[in-house]
Amino acid sequence: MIRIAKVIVDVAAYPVDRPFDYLIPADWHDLIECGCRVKVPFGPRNVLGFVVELASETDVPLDKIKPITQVLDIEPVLTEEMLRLAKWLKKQTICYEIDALQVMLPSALRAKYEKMVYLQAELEQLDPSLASFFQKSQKINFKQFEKQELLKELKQAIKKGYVRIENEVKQQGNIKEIRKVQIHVDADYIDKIKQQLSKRAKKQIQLAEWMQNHCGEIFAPEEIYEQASVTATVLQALIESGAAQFIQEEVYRAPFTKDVVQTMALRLTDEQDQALNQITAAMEQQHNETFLLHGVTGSGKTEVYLQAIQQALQDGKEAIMLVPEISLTPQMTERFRSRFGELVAVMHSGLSVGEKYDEWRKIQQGKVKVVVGARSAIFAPFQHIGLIILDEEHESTYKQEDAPRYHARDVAIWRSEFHQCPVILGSATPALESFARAKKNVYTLLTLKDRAKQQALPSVTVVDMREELKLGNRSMFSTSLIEGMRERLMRKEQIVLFLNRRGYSSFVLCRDCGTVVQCPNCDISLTYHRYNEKLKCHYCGYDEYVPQSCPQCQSEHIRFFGTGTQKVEEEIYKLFPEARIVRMDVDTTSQKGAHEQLLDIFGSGQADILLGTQMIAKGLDFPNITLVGVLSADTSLHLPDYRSGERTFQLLTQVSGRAGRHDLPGEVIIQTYTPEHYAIELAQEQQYEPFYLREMQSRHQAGYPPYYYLALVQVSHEDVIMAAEYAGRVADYLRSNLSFNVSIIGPTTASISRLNNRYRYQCLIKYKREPNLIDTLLQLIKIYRTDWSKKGIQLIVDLDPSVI
Ligand SMILES: Nc1ncnc2c1ncn2[C@@H]1O[C@H](COP(=O)(O)OP(=O)(O)OP(=O)(O)O)[C@@H](O)[C@H]1O
Ligand SMILES: [Zn+2]
Ligand SMILES: [Zn+2]
Repeated sequence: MIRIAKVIVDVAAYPVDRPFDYLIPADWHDLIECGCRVKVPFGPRNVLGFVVELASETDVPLDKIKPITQVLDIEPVLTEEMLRLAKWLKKQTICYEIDALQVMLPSALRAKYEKMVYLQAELEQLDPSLASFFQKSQKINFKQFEKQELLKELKQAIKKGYVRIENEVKQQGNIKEIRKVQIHVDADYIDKIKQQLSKRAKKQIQLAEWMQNHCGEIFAPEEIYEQASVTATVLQALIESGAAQFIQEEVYRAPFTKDVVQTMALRLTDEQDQALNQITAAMEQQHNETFLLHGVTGSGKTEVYLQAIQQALQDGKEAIMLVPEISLTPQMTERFRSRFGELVAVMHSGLSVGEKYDEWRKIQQGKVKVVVGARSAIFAPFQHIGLIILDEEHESTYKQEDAPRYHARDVAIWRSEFHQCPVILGSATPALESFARAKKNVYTLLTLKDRAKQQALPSVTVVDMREELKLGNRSMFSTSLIEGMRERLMRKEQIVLFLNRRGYSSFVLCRDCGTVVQCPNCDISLTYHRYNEKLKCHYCGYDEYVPQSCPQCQSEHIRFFGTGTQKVEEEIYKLFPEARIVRMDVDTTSQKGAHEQLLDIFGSGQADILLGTQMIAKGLDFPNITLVGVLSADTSLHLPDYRSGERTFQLLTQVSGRAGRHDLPGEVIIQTYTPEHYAIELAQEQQYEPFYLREMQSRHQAGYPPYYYLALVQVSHEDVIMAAEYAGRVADYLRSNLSFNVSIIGPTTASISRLNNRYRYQCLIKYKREPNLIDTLLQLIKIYRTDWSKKGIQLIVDLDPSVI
């Protein structure tokens, strides 16, 4: 009988995206499973591929079909669920299936690594052909077995648990191991050794007796020194005599640096209790219900998550807890670790490749039950998920901006259907789409109207900075903010100052000719970094030293302009020389662990003012903060994003919510040049629903989501004429293939019209119902892949664009 593997190959430029058939050599029949990675010949090369299906027949003539050349995994790295999910992602986001498969794996599995086989049992238990390898060492390179064609035997041994396989990332450090001591399993054997000892070796006899009471157990050497009160030499002597042996035990690199204190479930408020009951009811009925947990800041949403997860664990299930990258503060992860201890894995971009891989493996091997992580943790390889939570569900970081352009919320809902479990979307300021769905009963709305300890929401004042200027105040602080700060400093309470830097950065400007120093590769101004006097492009990474004179007119009146956090810090020192300030921005937090240290300093009361950007807007829960100042509310209002009003409202509400969360009452001062904008007016009221209604109205008028769907097709090329021409072809193609109900805007230049030396044009598609859309886009992509790509065009399709 022939055996065929259908393989998705890693050639993402190929016009057709489908599995290809390969012959499984007879020797590997029992070896290869779905979800394993293999190497297969494709054209002149050998490429990586994923086995997605096994079959016993093929349409390819048998003399043409090529065999698989190499087996990379003899245990699948992807489950059946993941293979299905990849198919769905491919359709949902229009991406190559290979991209969807790769995104689910930790990057360590994509990097260069060495596969090692570890002995897990007694040598005698192994098949003799394998045993010979392990005479000298506990771990052997997989390649050795491959060379000797012993993969079948190896797989048997894995099934029996005699050996295990680990991938060791080459560059990023290997699996960490520590040396431990295992006492011999047989007490009589130890006794025999004891008899042979010299009567004068009292310490050795003492240790041998101790060992007889601990047969087969494993200890760290230090534990033995202590418990048996012997020295290292004594232990060494007994190990040499065979009463015990050294073994290597794997330790996971610990991404946690601090110990935590165990916390218990709090007594819930009535509102929390009601919310929790509905969620646990869905868990009990194994119902894939999606809840929108809408709770004001400080209402105790996190406590609801914790107790719902607890329930999932009690049912023997696992839970995924997603948080936006920026709110993966140590404070947040600590709350989960203090409740669930070692059962928690954490995944975020601050971990090294090796650490991420370790966390992933703990999940895959079932050693942990809860993962707290950013977007990609939605692919955690749990197999019995009982609950999925997205905190701050409105956050834009849940959408990936590279292929596959997926939204974690959609993946969460897909997985909840697969596992028949509920999803909680939580926020104080839900995404408009989510709230609209809750109103239509697509999601179940759960509401927490009050703060958990019944504190009032902080009082919010909006200050018109134009008026301040008229009154002669040219500083970046309004009179009322200065007063508020003075008071807090006197009372030894804490202050948070928030600099809204979305779409805004400090740049270098020539006062004489108005030139702003631009990135040579991108159509965007360079950002000034004071600590190294450099200008940097945040899109392509280009950097240069600040020029001494204007590159256009040679004037020397060229200088840094705009309000960065460093500038604010200096201004505060002028006003309050005694104030102790912690500044948190990209510059001060680039070092590993810096984030945590800075928050520790502030949290422990060693600083009065926490000054920062977006990264301080969320998740912080410090009792002594009584004043929040927003220095510039407007900067996020004028971005080329139809959600800019919504984003501004969300940000202001979030940051305001940091004040007065415990016993002391909170105050918020928002400085703005456009106090009349509804996003700012309504943020002052701190009422979500009026904002929702107002924003829905303007989306309706402008024809934006949730009333219409959007799709974006973007074309780029190094040559501006080529980019424009092919964008024109895209527009023509769409207009002649889509129905009249669809409006196609463009081609227009993209909001950043040149990026990394490529000119960018785009077409925006607005539609309500267009059954033909996906097929049309797929056809367009096929034309691009077969023809346009050869001319240097790059085309991307985004079915849920945010920046337009
Ligand atoms: N039932 C409760 N009893 C007493 N204190 C509670 C209770 N629930 C939550 N808290 C406390 O109230 C504070 C706010 O709760 P939590 O941080 O969970 O709110 P949240 O809704 O997640 O906040 P945000 O969205 O603003 O980050 C925390 O200090 C928390 O320990
Ligand atoms: Zn100039
Ligand atoms: Zn650039």
